Amino acid sequence: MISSELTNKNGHLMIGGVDSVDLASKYQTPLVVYDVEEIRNQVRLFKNSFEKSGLNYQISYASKAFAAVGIYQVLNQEDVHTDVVSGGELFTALKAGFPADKISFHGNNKSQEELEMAVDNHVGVIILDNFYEIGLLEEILETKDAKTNVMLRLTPGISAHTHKYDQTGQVDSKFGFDVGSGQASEALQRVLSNKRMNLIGIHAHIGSQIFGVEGFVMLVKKMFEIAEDWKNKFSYVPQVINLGGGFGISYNDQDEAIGPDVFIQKIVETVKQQAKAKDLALPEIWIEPGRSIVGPAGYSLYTIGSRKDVPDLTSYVNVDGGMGDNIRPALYQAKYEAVVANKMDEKLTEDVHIAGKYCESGDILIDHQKLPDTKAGDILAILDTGAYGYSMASNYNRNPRPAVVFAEDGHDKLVVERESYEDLVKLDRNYI
Ligand SMILES: Cc1ncc(COP(=O)(O)O)c(C=O)c1O
Ligand SMILES: N[C@@H](CCCC[NH3+])C(=O)O
Repeated sequence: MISSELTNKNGHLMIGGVDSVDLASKYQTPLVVYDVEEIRNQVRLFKNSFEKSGLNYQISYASKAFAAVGIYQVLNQEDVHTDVVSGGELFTALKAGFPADKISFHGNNKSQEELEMAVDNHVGVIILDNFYEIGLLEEILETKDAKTNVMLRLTPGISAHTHKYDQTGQVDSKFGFDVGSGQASEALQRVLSNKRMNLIGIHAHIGSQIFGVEGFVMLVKKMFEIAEDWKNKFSYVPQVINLGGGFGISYNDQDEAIGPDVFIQKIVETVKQQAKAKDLALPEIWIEPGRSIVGPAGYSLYTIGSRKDVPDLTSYVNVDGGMGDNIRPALYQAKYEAVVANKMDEKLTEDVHIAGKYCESGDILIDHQKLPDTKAGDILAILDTGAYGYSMASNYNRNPRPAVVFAEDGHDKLVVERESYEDLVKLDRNYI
């Protein structure tokens, strides 16, 4: 939701102290704008909650939510870690000057090249996902006469209450070593027997856009159950327990998100109880928030163009972007809210569909949105699009991807250029 202090005297939406209508005119639309202070504030909220607890912790930003040189630089300034899930994300983070030893490398099918890149660049930790990967890494380390930190990603058998595509912790998942069947302890023994791998801890991620603390409480209990079992059977005690990300945010007034502090308080409380009950030393707790760091800080600005009124039924207000820059409504039935950035003070007079420009009936960005009277040329701002919007963008219909701008303290800076038509054909080669 938009608070009134985000509207200036001209009735325009302000982002990071900058008039969004000016941004739309300066950089054109569609445009993704981040309020950088809001990103910093979210990181600090997570940090402060941990600081109060006295636990050792680490926040590792899940950069799949939004990966670009600029965001890695901001997060490095905020002194957190980051996780990457591909050679491309790793390359971008390194290019941004992000310290390699603060990078965790995830993925259920990392290639040989990606693992070599991780080893050559001395990333902080490789999070092992399956036996094939253990084999690949064993060979790479042997060939390169190298060593690396690793963690084991476990599938704890916990289903988060969220969209099916956003669940990752259930037994039937493509990620991680299954705990119940003994796969996880087999992986543990294999890694412990390899002198080139330093197993710093265990990891699990139960899903994304989670609203309740119960899943995390169950996860902490499960991780301590595993730790106790492994201490007894294999004399192994994890120094780090990584609980993944998934902290939900509010996209609309039906979403009841709880703040980072509530999640962290409950996690910390359960960790302390469990460590005491199981007589285990307090581990370092790592989390991997993605959406909650960048989601609320992002705005998608579009220019309103054509309109279709279906007599006695409904109206479509069409914008100059759509599923190519935000696939989430089409893919997950995600529900966003929008405002007209140049008419913030005007009365809402109608309820319309906000449609994109892509050649798909499913390219509807918002199913029902109350708007003031609009005309072509007005600037529509969809709120909270900072996570998994630009990062999942495509060139469908050969539409160039939008530019990305950071706004902070009344200043704006272009951090990702708009793709040009030339960019679109840059990789094409003649056949004839
Ligand atoms: C391993 C892992 N960590 C962290 C995240 C980030 O999740 P979110 O953006 O919901 O915080 C994901 C994505 O779901 C993930 O797969
Ligand atoms: N892309 C998903 C979340 C990422 C899941 C990553 N494991 C979304 O937009 O909700």
